Amino acid sequence: MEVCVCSVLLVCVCVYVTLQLIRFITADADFTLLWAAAVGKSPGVALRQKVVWITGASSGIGEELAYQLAAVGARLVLSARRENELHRVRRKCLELSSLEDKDILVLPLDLLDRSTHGEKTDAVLQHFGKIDVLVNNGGRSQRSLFIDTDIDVFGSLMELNYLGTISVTQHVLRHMIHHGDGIIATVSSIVGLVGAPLSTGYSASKHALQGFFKSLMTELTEYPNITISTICPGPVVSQIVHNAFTEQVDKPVSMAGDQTHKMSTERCVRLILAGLSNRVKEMWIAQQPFLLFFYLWQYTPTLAWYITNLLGRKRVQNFRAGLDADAAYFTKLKAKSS
Ligand SMILES: NC(=O)c1ccc[n+]([C@@H]2O[C@H](COP(=O)([O-])OP(=O)(O)OC[C@H]3O[C@@H](n4cnc5c(N)ncnc54)[C@H](O)[C@@H]3O)[C@@H](O)[C@H]2O)c1
Repeated sequence: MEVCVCSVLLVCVCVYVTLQLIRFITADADFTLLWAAAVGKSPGVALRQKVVWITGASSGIGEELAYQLAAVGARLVLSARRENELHRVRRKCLELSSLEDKDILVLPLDLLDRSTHGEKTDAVLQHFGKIDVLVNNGGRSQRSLFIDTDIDVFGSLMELNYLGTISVTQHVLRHMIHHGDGIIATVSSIVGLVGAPLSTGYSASKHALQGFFKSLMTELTEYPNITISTICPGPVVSQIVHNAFTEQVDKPVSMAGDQTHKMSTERCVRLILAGLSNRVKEMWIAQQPFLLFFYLWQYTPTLAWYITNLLGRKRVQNFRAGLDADAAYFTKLKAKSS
């Protein structure tokens, strides 16, 4: 009888451990965010009628954010440089939702033109009277080896990803402090937390954002209803590689490569909405094995270094050979692409 009970208990423990293992292996976000997505407030309740300002809303993650936020009834400010693209996004938002014309403001904005950020913020306030959520999403990546890259590229990455972002943040935060409420969410990256080859300048700009927003959070403890949130995605389908900086400021990427192995934009944004709805302060969003990297870096940095070096070497070699460096992490390459 005793042996029988022990066997049943052992089987239960094994099943439990296996289920948890499967859950971890298939997870695509940190546990706090998955918990918020499973049992937290739904975006339809938390974000409905909120005024959400999205920078970089003309493509990729920002564009999908606009569609999903419109679908849950949030009022939107769509910003990026290309006005015609923003109007295209706006039209689709109106098709997908019951929002009216006045609920979506197209506001062209160049993150590099910091002298305009004050008047742009005033324009939003004039139209909606408030800003509930700012999503700092606009930015560009990098595909080049440090040794071959003009120092100007590093300046451009910091100007855009870091200074452009904190400039808009400062104007919006003044308004939120006045009202004592709001969310400022910034799309950082997995490389805001760890390093990756071909992205030294990009990673530095995202690390700068991480340091900045973590410190800013500590300055705002008197305002418990203002949430500062950083979003750290792994690879996600978008135009990011196509738009990346290379060795020179104006040199385009020669080959954007295959995007199909990346997380879908739709899933990434669904998780972001769950995080915003529940005011999650840091969101890790990535398919495996990238998510596992987050945890390894957090708990076993020596092991993380070992794996990063192995993969990094392969990535650099593939890049030098003119191959698709992103897909080359885990897929077998057939031939050199043009
Ligand atoms: N796609 C990924 O794999 C990935 C992973 C981690 C983090 N991110 C981050 O997500 C954010 C969105 O990127 P994405 O992947 O959707 O790429 P994307 O290239 O499709 O979109 C970038 C957006 O930023 C805008 N932008 C670029 N320069 C600008 C400027 N000077 N002023 C205003 N807007 C500007 C673009 O017009 C576009 O709307 C970026 O901050 C990026 O660093 C992306």
